[in-house]
Amino acid sequence: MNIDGKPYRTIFPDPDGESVQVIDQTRLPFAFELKRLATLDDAAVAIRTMIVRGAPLIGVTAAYGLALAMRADPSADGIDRAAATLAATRPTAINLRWALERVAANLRQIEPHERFVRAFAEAGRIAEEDVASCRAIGAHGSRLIADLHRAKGRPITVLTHCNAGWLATVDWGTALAPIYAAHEAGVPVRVLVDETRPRNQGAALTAFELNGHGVPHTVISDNAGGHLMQHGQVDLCIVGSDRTTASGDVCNKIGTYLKALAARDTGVPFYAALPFSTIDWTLHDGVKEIPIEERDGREVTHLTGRLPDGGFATVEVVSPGSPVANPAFDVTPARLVTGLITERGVCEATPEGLLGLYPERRAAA
Ligand SMILES: CSC[C@@H](O)[C@@H](O)C(=O)COP(=O)(O)O
Repeated sequence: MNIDGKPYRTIFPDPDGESVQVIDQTRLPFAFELKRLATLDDAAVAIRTMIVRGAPLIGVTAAYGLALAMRADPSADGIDRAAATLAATRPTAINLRWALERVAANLRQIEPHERFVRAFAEAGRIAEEDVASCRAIGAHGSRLIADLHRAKGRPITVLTHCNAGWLATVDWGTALAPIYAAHEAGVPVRVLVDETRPRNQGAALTAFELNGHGVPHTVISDNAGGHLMQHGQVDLCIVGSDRTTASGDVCNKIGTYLKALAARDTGVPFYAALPFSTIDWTLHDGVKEIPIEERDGREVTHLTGRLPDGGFATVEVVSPGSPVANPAFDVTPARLVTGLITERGVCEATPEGLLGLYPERRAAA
């Protein structure tokens, strides 16, 4: 997607052919900076510190990280050690493990001296597939928005949580892809953007993206969504997913579950948009089984922002000494999800719904 009229992806090979460039998302929306990742450590740090974030993008970054590790140590132990280091960076998004397993399985079949080139190419293929998946999610999801527009005869308001836009993927996004596709097709659509405390991915990243593409939007505090739904100001919710169980439970940024509850109470359709790489076919009960990342309490106690003089400052906002907790994700049970928007189409959030779109999984199920 575009930044100042120039098309970018969130991650792309450096012209040197031996490293990758990423957009440093810790600097957005106030500064646009690229960062070069040349080693396993660079990739692990980028994922852990959220220079890159969003389930599909951390999967692709991990794949490139494993490739970069092969330059230093292409042995079988090297594969295992690098995969373990990368897998430990963030526990919730399944794309990370999925991408590492795919690249590692590929590497084990070839000689060590071939491993860097093969892994780098495989990471590139994963990135291309992600772009294609997100584009298809956009096409399928935009039909939902267009149908609602036809039925209601007025512009459609979509509420979204966190950032599941192109910055969370390689391009296009998941939850925002249908909005971009509808906007480009001339369907009048506006977005209510949850700020998404504690890290403010909505206020900082989703708003930045939508600004860049001229999509009308309004940033709201995290607590406003339920009220706006009660007053008929939300037509549809679309969120992303970091891990989706085989039964259709959706794990996404903390606070998503509360939006789904409010949506159910007020009759607002609630969709999750996700590529196949986000589905964990081994899990059936998201609340019990999905590991939830617990992040540093400092994200709750402190806020960083821009000062009037253009400088940056971090300020404390919690009564000093109070204990804090910072679970980063929650699970929305399938019963609260109207449907799943995938690259293969839209399905019910049920085992049958998912298997209908992915019949090749029937044997394993
Ligand atoms: C397309 S992305 C889906 C999710 O990864 C997204 O909604 C989200 O929760 C991102 O969390 P983050 O902690 O910023 O990586």
